[in-house]
Amino acid sequence: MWSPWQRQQEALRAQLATLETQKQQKQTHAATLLAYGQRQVELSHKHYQGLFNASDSAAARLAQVPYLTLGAGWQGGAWDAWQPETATLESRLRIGALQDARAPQGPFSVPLLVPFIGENQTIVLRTRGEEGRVQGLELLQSLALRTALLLPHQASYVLLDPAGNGVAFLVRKALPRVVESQGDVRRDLDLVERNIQRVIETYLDAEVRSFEQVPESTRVNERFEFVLAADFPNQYDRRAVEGLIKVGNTGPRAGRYAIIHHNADVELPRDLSLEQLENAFVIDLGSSPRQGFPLAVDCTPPAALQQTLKKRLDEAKAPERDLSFTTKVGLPEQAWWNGSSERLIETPIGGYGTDGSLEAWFGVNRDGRPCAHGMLGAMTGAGKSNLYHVLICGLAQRYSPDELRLYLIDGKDGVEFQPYQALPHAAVVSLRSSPELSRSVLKDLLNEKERRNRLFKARGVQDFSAYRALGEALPRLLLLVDEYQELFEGDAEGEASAHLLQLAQQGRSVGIHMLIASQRYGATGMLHQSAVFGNVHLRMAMQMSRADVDALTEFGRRGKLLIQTCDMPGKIVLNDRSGDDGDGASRAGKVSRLQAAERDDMIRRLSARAQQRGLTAPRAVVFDGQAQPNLTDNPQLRSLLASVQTMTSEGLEALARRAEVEGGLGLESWFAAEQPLVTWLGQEFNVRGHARLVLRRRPHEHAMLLGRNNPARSGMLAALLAGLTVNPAAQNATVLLADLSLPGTQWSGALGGVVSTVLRPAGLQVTLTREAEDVPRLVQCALAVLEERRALPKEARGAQEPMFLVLNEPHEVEELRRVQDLYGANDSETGTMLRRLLAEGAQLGIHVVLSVPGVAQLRAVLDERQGLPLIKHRICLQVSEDDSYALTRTRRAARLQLHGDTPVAALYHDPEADAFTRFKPYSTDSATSLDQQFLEVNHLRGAQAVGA
Ligand SMILES: Nc1ncnc2c1ncn2[C@@H]1O[C@H](COP(=O)(O)OP(=O)(O)OP(=O)(O)O)[C@@H](O)[C@H]1O
Repeated sequence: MWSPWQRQQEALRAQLATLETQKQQKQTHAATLLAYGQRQVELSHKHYQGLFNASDSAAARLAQVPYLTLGAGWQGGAWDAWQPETATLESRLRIGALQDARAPQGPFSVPLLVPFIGENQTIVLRTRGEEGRVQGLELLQSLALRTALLLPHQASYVLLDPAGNGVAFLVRKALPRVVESQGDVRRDLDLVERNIQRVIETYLDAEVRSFEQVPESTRVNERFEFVLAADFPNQYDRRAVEGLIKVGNTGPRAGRYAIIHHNADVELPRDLSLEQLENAFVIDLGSSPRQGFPLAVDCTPPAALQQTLKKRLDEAKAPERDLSFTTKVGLPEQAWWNGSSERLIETPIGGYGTDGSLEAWFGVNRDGRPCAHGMLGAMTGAGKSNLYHVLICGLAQRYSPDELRLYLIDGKDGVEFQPYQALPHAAVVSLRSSPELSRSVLKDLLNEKERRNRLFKARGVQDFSAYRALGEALPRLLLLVDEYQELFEGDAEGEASAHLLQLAQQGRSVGIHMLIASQRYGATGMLHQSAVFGNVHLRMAMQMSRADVDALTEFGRRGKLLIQTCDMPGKIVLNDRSGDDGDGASRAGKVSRLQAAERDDMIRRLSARAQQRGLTAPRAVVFDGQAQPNLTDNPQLRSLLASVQTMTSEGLEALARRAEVEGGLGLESWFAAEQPLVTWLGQEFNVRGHARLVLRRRPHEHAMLLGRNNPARSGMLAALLAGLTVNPAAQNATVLLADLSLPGTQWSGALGGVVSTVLRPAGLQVTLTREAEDVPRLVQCALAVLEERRALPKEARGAQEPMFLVLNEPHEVEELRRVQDLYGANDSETGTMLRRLLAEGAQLGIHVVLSVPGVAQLRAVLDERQGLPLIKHRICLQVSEDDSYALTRTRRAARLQLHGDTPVAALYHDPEADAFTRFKPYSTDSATSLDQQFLEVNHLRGAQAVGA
């Protein structure tokens, strides 16, 4: 019976409570307003007092920070001393000053301020008449510059002026970052709307309700954006007006503010009104004086001041969010190498939003989604190199070299990957790579793919993960190609495209992944582009040119809009779903920053770790397209040096006949019984190949080095001798060496160096002379050995140690020179002996090596028709056409430097395969001095000797 009364009572109570809450809210609000008003009074009071009472200097002080940005006009020199560091985020913006002409000490003024950051208001400057319009446009520009000064490195601009085609914004040049117009107001506003949506989605939530509340350390990666509309609504079509109202209503929360110059003389399209702006602060510039004070509206600052301020803005250091490698990507050392690459390799590379992590990965993820390959588009200066470093170091910390190996290929001008020569994960590091060389790496990986498929087949499995699941060891391979478009240069046969396609389609299943990078996605001359990109699941884009973004088909519309927001180094859009345009598929964020010193230190620590753990992964193949190679970078030589103390002739035979990809020498015709000796001359123009020389106990197995490039010829000869020491059969060899190169030259020490640092310490018997008159004795000595060996029974001959007679510049030896008589030239006495050695020595293990500048010098000691054919191995540097023909029966050796002087190239004719090999010879001009290299060769042997 009582219940209806009770219910009514309860309802009334609830109503009372609501009213009470409202009352309290209103009181709080009123208190805030009162406090605000009091503060304003206080400020104005101080300001007035200063102006009335103070001397000039006190007035000047008043005009300083923090009053400066808030209140100072452009005139009067107040801005001359302005520095960006003093700028603070302010909630008021000056539009002019209220002036009082009645003041006793002459006219004074009080700045008129309008709401700004944090007030979430759109500013509308309303004008009438032509004079008013001009005034409004001046003020609009003044506001543009003011916002830039209040927010150094944090402001960007969208300038709308459809009626004047941009002429309203003469201040444009002084603004730090103006978003390029798309030529259509509606489209420009579309982009702003996308950004509003992105910022809201990325940064705002129940706690952080407005962009300026985002912590500054996060916000520095973004910018405030000011949409300045001139002469609105003149020539703004209906959709543009709607767009602007929408931006005005939704933008401020996302740090996107509209400042509209409203020309009230022009009518808005029907049904549209600025009343639809929900939070506009409208100021009528032509209205009557406020509280009796007329308003003097600010004009655009003078050009000179604009320039000065812009310069200071540009020079100011940008604040940086702490997205350091250590915090975002790096792992503590005890957590290194815990990752297994069985299913995938992955690493964070940076962050997005407030605390999201951007991940790059290859393989198959936990959802069973594949990511075979990656692509990066980035213009110069966008932060591409830094991204490589973060990615490489991030992966190298997570996976041991047994889990992951890297192939790093720089473009023609690139040396970005240089520091990774020492990284234990590096399989190939190629700097300044020619297109030909880069293509050879693709080929190399295809061979590796075949090899892996054979391994899988042998174990009855289909792919990498299944093979690894059997407990087998096999690393994933990641190929990074910078400037990948160069692959297609001069590739008439389409080899690069074909290789790339095969790797793209079949690489993942064998654990081979690629990350290719360029300024833009597509490449001229590339075939099967869509088939290749169909397998590129990880798509990344940093700052790119407008035209390149427009041309992108690898991202959808939303992705492309995000890419347009990449406006400073390190900003990136990452999509690991083949460019899918769905919600959240493309993420805009920033790559962590890895400083060079930190990176180099990390490489050192990773390398030390590999050594400590005794990891035996072969050393990286290093190739520098422009430099001469280092002997010590030759992995074949290194691995043989490492085992020379324990190696037998039979062991070497097995190793020599094994395929190169299996760590052998790939010399199928190696028979220990022939006592072959291997050595090296340089590096081929591909990452694997090393120009080798094999001397066997067969007729005419002698060598001749020929060419005017003395550093290369001497370096090659010295390296050839050093390389011989890896042969077990050469451990007790005799070397008779006459070095008649000009003393004091930069290359003249090469042979002396190899003798003292490598040959003698390795136990070889060396006789070295620099005197021409000693040469006949050396030749006699060799001939005496020849006679001795000839006298031995055939079976005993094989056991004789090898002997090398090495003559550098033999034409300098008078006794060797051929003698002219009435009937022509004849061999000298010593020359005759030399010819016998050439004819009969090699079968008995006596090999002659001659080194001369040209064929003329050779002819001085040897008869071209009878002597020359006795030398089988001919190695030429660039020579004349005649010399080339005389030595190779082709013009090849005259065309070695057709593309320039560097790198120095050489040609070797392999008599076994009847093939020509073009290669880069070792030289005294290499990056690491030869002396240094010889010390390392010695050390490599010595280190092993101790361990053995
Ligand atoms: N993630 C990042 N965070 C902050 N600053 C960065 C970032 N990445 C790059 N930078 C800055 O940009 C500069 C250029 O970066 P980087 O050398 O990586 O660019 P790049 O695209 O490789 O340029 P280039 O093609 O000219 O070599 C760097 O010196 C650095 O100051």
